[in-house]
Amino acid sequence: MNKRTRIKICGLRTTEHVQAAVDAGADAIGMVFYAKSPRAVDAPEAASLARAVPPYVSLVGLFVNAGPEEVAGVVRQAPLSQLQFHGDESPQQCADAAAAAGRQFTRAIRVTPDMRAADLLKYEADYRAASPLFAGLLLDAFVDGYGGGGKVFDWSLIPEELAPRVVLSGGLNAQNAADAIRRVRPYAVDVSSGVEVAKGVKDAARIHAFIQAVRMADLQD
Ligand SMILES: O=C(O)c1ccccc1NCC(=O)[C@H](O)[C@H](O)COP(=O)(O)O
Repeated sequence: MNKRTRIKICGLRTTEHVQAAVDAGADAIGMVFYAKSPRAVDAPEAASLARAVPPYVSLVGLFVNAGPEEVAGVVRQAPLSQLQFHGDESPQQCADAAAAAGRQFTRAIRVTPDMRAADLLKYEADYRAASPLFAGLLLDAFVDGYGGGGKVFDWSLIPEELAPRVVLSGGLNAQNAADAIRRVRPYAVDVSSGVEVAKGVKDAARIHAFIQAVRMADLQD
């Protein structure tokens, strides 16, 4: 049976692009609640964008070093299905923010060249031990500014046993998605820069092409 790699399109901030991602078949939409990001949205904007998100498509909120009150405050205003922590949060800080918001969370790990398979497995074990709301790791490349940098990391660092549970991100696009899926076999892929025409500016055709590339790769599996 063919595998179905889940797809998250991240950093959306217009209804047109949320609609494009949904129409193309995205499983999840990501919105960035980090004021320093060129992709930032606030809670009222997210609530408005969420009207274009139909049932069974997840809406994921990204946070960088936000406390429990801030995260819970966003969740009270915008219908986030899941959280994604991208800053320097410890396992306990993620656990506390997720508990305050009452949502599952994904922990983004920015992979550096010196990390080893054992480090990634330990991250997973530590976050899992800290909270029943931990849903899994998202692996991204290390970049200044915490994320959304469009940079690929060395996929061979991902342990084979972890791959079926991870969200792979960092520099993915329609051109390298099939290679990433064939080599890593992740649970899901996540893209932001690779579906943009300029930093923070999404493009409907690129969103469509990325999702098509993932679906084609799944068929060839
Ligand atoms: O997108 C941002 O500007 C951002 C800022 C701070 C933390 C995380 C941020 N984005 C994370 C993502 O969009 C994705 O999870 C992932 O890193 C995608 O990265 P890429 O496709 O390489 O742009």
